[in-house]
Amino acid sequence: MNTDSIFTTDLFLLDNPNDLISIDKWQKTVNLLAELFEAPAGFLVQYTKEGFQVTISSEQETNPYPSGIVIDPQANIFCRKIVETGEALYVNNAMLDPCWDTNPEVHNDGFRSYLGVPVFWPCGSAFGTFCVMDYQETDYKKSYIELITQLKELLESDLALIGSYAQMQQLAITDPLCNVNNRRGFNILAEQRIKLAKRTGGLLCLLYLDIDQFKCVNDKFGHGVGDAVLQSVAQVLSDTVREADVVGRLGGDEFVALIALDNMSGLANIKQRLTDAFEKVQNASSIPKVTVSIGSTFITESEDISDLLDAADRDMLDKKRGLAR
Ligand SMILES: Nc1nc2c(ncn2[C@@H]2O[C@H](COP(=O)(O)OP(=O)(O)OP(=O)(O)O)[C@@H](O)[C@H]2O)c(=O)[nH]1
Repeated sequence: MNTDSIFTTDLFLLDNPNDLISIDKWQKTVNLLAELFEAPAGFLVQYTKEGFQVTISSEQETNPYPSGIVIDPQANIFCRKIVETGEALYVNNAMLDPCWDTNPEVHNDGFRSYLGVPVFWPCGSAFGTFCVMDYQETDYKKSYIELITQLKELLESDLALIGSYAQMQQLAITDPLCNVNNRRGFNILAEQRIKLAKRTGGLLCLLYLDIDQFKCVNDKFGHGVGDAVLQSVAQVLSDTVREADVVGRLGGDEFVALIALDNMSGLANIKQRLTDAFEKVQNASSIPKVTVSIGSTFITESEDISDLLDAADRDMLDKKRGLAR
């Protein structure tokens, strides 16, 4: 599973704190780094499109950059080089290399030496850097690079924890066969969407879909083919509604979608689009042809999600009986 899609790596952690991260522990690690290197400044820096944010800054009077400051993403700072290359960087005397002529850390703040290593999110994308800076030229031994690498692995293990937790949360709300929300996930997301629509006055409609005579598909072609039919229904439903709409599989051959509509007459249109899309996909593939009964209900102020599901289910059953007649 791609953790990139599960948790956000493009927002600053300081602005979006995560309960799994102990900033206190990270602070101690950065302080320890500066102490072990006898350096006047040590940092954990996060990179996003917005720039480089000092997430943690060693607590020393000699350190000019406090936690929270954001440096322009285009600035020619040492950390930028690490994010661009994905590799450790050791500059023992920046005055000797013209590539740092425009580095504000060197020319505005007087730093001469930098040692930093890349820090990665569990998905492999760059979180940022873990680094020390010194106002004097340095001559760090190889073992120092091993030391900073060991310390940054402590930070990465916390980032991995965020990844595993997000992955577990995702698994708990996802239907493994059809890769859409399961009942729990659908209810959580639908409730959020309904609350939002009540505040903004948007029109929402709940669709309830049930495959007709699905048992016969299993009986005639086997469960593997039945599974493929379920997957294709989930795919068509997800592809037909908007990305912001919520799709779920309640279980068996029952699917739901909470969709935003511009007006009530849009409902007939979306049902027709769904019916056409199911037919088109089935004509183009080798899976058995099935029809789908679609019930619906508009969202009203008073009802909760289980009442709404009941109402849409009843409407679907009415449609199915009409179909049987
Ligand atoms: N292949 C497959 N079948 C499933 C799965 N979950 C439930 N089913 C089957 O889906 C069928 C649903 O049958 P019913 O609820 O009787 O519905 P139906 O045959 O579609 O009949 P109507 O709803 O009246 O049209 C049952 O045979 C279940 O065994 C699954 O994950 N995979």
